[in-house]
Amino acid sequence: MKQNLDLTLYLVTDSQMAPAGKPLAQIVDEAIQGGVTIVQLREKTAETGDFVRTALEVKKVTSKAGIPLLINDRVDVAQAVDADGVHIGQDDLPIEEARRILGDNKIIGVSVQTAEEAEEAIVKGADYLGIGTCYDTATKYVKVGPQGPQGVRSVWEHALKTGQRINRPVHAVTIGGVNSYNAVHVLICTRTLADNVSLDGLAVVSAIMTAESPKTAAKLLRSQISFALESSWVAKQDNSKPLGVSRACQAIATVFDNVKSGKTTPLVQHITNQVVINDCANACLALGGSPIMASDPVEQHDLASAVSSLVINIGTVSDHQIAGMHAAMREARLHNTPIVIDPVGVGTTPFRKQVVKELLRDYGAHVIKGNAGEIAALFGSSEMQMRGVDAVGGGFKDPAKVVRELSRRERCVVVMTGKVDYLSDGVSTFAVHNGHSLQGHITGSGCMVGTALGTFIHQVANGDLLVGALTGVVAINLAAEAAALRSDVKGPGTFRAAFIDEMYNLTVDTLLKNMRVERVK
Ligand SMILES: Cc1ncc(COP(=O)(O)OP(=O)(O)O)c(N)n1
Ligand SMILES: Cc1ncsc1CCOP(=O)(O)O
Repeated sequence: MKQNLDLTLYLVTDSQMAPAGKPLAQIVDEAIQGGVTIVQLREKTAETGDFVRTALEVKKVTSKAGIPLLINDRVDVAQAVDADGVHIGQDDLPIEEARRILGDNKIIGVSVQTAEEAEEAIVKGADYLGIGTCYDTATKYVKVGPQGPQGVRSVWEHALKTGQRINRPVHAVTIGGVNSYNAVHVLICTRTLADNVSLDGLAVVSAIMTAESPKTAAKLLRSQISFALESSWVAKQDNSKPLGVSRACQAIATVFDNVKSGKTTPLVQHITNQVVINDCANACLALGGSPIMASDPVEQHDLASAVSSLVINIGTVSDHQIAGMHAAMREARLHNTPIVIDPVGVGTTPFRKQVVKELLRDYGAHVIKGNAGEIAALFGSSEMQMRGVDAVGGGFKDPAKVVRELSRRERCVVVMTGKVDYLSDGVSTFAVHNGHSLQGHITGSGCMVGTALGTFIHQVANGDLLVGALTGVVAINLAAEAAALRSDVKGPGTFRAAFIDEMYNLTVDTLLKNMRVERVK
């Protein structure tokens, strides 16, 4: 990497966003104090003379801080002020020409949207790539819609392969709609599984330029970026040590005991459906959690710092609930609160599919839980279908592979419920053989699994999400087994009440004795 080229937090300026009377150089100065590591002066409408004058003012600030100043598009302006380099787009001066004019010591960054553009830019000697756009942005008109973090990831993976092929280091940021709410998701989702390589950082315009305090905004972004770059608890990498059964069982017992014994009482926020809301609240209480059902967008900000985990269930989703889900998930990401998504009936209508697609694209999840039909719809498989909220079909040929692959794609734990439940974090995959057929005869038994996941995963916020998810699945299934055995249970109605009782009565000893957890390939 060129000396001084630290792309961790990349500020691209837009003086039209600056508050009236506040000089651009002052904004840049404050942003650098907050942790910006590189600045690009982007003045799309300025006359050359004004551009040069502004560049000289900003350069005083960046030089004092010892960070690079790049100029957007205009190689002549970069030369005039002896900037550290330029950032050029696909329609600007060709890279070779910019390099010929500026020489080898200057930084040249190039915007790319596709794998082919990335490959070309690297081969032609770009020092870094600006991959995007990641999300919709009001800052710039873009011809092609946003790629989302998964689209950015595929360009990044190709860029890294190109670098390996020609033995050249590759550096990149992503840009477009990036802010402190989605920074962690973007960085975790774009990290490669094979080599564990993250983007170098994030580039933002409005997240800093429009902030009341550019310093505070930059500081928050920096802390989110550091969290994402340092955290290994969400997306398991290929070289992560797989979890063995005996270690998993011990860990499940510990997580369960911590909640059941009251050592910790997670506050589990639900935005869930009208059918199961009461059962889920009772299940949460019975398992040792504290439920709060809160879906209005207005209260999400105030709730967020107290919440231990967030369960999003789209069973009876409406426009108002969607707004609440977006607000809650934004806040959850900011607070690094684990999110469970239960995509109820996602295969049934295009509307539900779109709702889930947008939530996963914008914020991702820590755990996705669904029945086989829902998992098939998310995975894009026709092996299973949906009728309403139920799965229809003969089952997956290789269910373990489906959950593992979906986990790897979405960078989260995937839980698929059924007669046998399958769980994967992309590296370790487990089958849980507990449960009872009566679970299939009451409404909301799957939603209560979502509740149980929310109740136990907060425990492992810095550890193993898969263990938290396994704990929830095992606890629910053992409660169902115990309830079904009771002499007072005569059918679904009595089972429903007994089910909650047995969640309440479940002990760690019963759990250790009766759980049937198998590691699968
Ligand atoms: C870091 C970074 N990445 C991408 C861009 C976009 O550049 P470009 O495609 O040239 O578009 P304009 O910025 O010129 O509108 C960027 N500026 N910075
Ligand atoms: C310059 C640029 N290039 C691609 S998107 C974009 C603007 C990003 O702005 P914001 O961070 O405000 O979404």
